[in-house]
Amino acid sequence: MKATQVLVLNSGSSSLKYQLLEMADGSRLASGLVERIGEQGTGRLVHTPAGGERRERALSVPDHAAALRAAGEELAADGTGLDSPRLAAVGHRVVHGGRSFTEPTLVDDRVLAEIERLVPLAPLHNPANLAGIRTARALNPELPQVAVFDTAFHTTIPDHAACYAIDADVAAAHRVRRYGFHGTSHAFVSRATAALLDRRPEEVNVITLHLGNGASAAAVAGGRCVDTSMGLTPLEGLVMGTRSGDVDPAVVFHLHRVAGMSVDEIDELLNSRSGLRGLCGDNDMREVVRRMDEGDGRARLAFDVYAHRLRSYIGAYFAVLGRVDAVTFTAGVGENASRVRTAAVAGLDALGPVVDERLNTAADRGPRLISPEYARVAVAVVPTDEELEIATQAFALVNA
Ligand SMILES: Nc1ncnc2c1ncn2[C@@H]1O[C@H](COP(=O)(O)OP(=O)(O)O)[C@@H](O)[C@H]1O
Ligand SMILES: CC(=O)OP(=O)(O)O
Ligand SMILES: [Mg+2]
Repeated sequence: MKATQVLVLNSGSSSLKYQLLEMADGSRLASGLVERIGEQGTGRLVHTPAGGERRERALSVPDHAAALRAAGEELAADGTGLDSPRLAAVGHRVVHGGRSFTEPTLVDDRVLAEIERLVPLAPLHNPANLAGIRTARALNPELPQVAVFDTAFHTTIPDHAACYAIDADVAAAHRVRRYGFHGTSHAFVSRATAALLDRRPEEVNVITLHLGNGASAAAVAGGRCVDTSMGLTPLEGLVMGTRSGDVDPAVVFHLHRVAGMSVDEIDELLNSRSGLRGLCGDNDMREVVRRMDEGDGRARLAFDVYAHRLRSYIGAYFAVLGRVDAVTFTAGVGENASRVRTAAVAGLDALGPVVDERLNTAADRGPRLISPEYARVAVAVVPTDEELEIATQAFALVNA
């Protein structure tokens, strides 16, 4: 039997998303989500086999290993467990690959050690990714495990955009530079935008806006990334659900010296109690918009800060790219929140992007243009599919 299936694991800080894909036709055989990993007894698993009944159950998931074992049981119940002879590989999303990994990589002990070494640069993400790889390996040691890095697509960013203006020796000694994240999504979405415009990726310049829990913008010139808003870690740039994005670095010194907060406390503040949640108490954009519409001033301010930052980055990337063919929205907020899209390009008419509100608020789901015919710069919504992209890259590698 030819092995043509790939299981993709996307381990986030507190969740595990997985998909089983049939690479012969790109179809989805199963998908699932384990949520609230590490939280006391409130875990939840949702598993959906293609064409089958969605199964949901509460369970205790102390860590990522337990989450993957539970997912493995669900897959096994459908006859597609990790020991299935049809499985060609497991593809893992790994958030931080530093400068070591620019391509999808077959995991061995050396690769694991390098991902481990990068943990201090992505403390919320790399440990979860490592746990996923180690558990999958333990469940089936024979199966190739392929790591696909969020940072890989950004390795083409030129030094003038990747270097921070700090002491060059200190930066080099401690590998301080812009790495960028969500690369798999920016790559997928910028290519899909070219297709939507009926052009080849090499011909178009696109600003991609990945707005999920984490959020980042990228400037993509002819298929190559030339700038992005996340930096050394996934904390820099846009306002996110719980992360601050850009702040004056002196905020850290100030909170340490004047408010007496420790570095760890400030880290937790900026990563987990900031962004939309910090500004108004809610990190879910649906709640923010709902409250704003009820006249809640804090929610209004949170939305406005979010939109203002987004607009600033779009404007900056017009300057970086020179010529822009499209501005593309993706991920949970970008794909669903029409209000965010409207606010993000409001007032940018002089630069070219315009939103047609009828198209923007239509109930369509697939890749689509939401700008009027006459717009000099297209505005697009493209659902991201990091899992399909990871599976495609992993399958290509094991068949090479
Ligand atoms: N209909 C919607 N309107 C506004 N925001 C939405 C909607 N659906 C989802 N979201 C937002 O999308 C976010 C999750 O995006 P997603 O891309 O799934 O995140 P991640 O992959 O980073 O976990 C949620 O926090 C929520 O704020
Ligand atoms: C890198 C990053 O921020 O990822 P996520 O959006 O999945 O948290
Ligand atoms: Mg995501």
